This record gives sequence, C-alpha cells and structure tokens, in this order.
Amino acid sequence: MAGQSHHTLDLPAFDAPVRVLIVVAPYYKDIADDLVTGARATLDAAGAEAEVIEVPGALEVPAAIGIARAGGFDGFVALGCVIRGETTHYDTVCNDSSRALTLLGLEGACIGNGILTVETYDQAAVRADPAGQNKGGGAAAAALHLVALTRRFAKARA
Ligand SMILES: Nc1c(NC[C@H](O)[C@H](O)[C@H](O)CO)[nH]c(=O)[nH]c1=O
Ligand SMILES: CC(=O)[C@@H](O)COP(=O)(O)O
Repeated sequence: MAGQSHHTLDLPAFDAPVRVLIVVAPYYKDIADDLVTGARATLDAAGAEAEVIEVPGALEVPAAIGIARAGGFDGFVALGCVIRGETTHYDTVCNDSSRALTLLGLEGACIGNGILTVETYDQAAVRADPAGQNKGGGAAAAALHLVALTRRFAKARA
C-alpha cells in the first residue's frame, strides 16, 4: 500500500571485521550514486569496510558477485535501477538479475538486493534517495544481517 511504513531491524553488531563489496550498475548514474551513498552510510554505521565496483547493467551484477566471491568478502550489496521501456526486455533484466541473486544467496552468499525495478525515473529517485526510502541502505542492512547469521551458525558449529 502506498505510504505504508514497514518495520526495520536494528543493525547487527560484529566482534570481528566485516568486508562488504558493493556491486553497482550505474545505468542511471544519479540513481546509482544515491544508492551507493545510502549503502555506504549503513555499512559505515555497522563498522563494516566497503569496496565498490561498477558493471554496465543490472544483468551483470549477479555475475560480478559470483566472480568476486573468490575475493574473501563477507557480504555483497547489489545496486542498480531498471526502468520499464517499450519492449519485454524490462522483464528479462528484472527477473533474471533477481533470480540470479537469489540463487547465489541459496549457495550461501550474503547479498542484499538493492536493484530497483520501476515504471518511472521519479519512482526510482524517491526510492534511491538516502533521505527518502534509502533502498541502498536497506540492501546494505540486509547483507549485514545475513553476514551476522552466517557467523552465528559458524560459531555454533565450532
Ligand atoms: N535496461 C536496463 C539495463 N539493460 C542492460 C542490461 O543490464 C545489460 O547490461 C545488457 O543487456 C548487456 O548484458 N540495465 C540496467 O541496469 N537498467 C536498465 O533499465
Ligand atoms: C529495462 C530495459 O531494458 C529498457 O531500458 C529497455 O528499453 P526498451 O524496452 O524500450 O528497449
């Protein structure tokens, strides 16, 4: 429902360093910049170290995360923006990027999905705005929660 607020979990606390890779598609540059600003602020607030890499479009984000899994990161933040055009390509970019991120998650990658899928540029702008819906920050928080969960169960097995 438009305007309905949702519950937000507190950020997890960590007793060891956390390294997070932000993978962003700056297909819509101003939107992407806002998403990265929001994600960085949330990672900073949790004391996590952030690195950023860029890929051309949303379809490349999951592949880049798959490649970067060899880099020793604890988590990943997937950022980008898909705006409906005239053809069915919108559905391909939205569905395939989302599905691939979900599959990586099921393999144990700690990923927050902040790829916006919208009808208009204005919808994207209010969602990316760090002082607005801050979806970049939300995706970073999601990644951190999965990192915390991974560490919790790793400890329980040790
Ligand atoms: N239309 C959008 C794209 N399309 C490009 C694809 O993501 C991809 O880079 C291309 O098909 C080459 O593999 N990407 C976005 O991020 N946002 C769009 O709205
Ligand atoms: C989401 C897209 O891929 C979109 O930008 C493509 O636009 P179109 O369907 O007009 O080619």
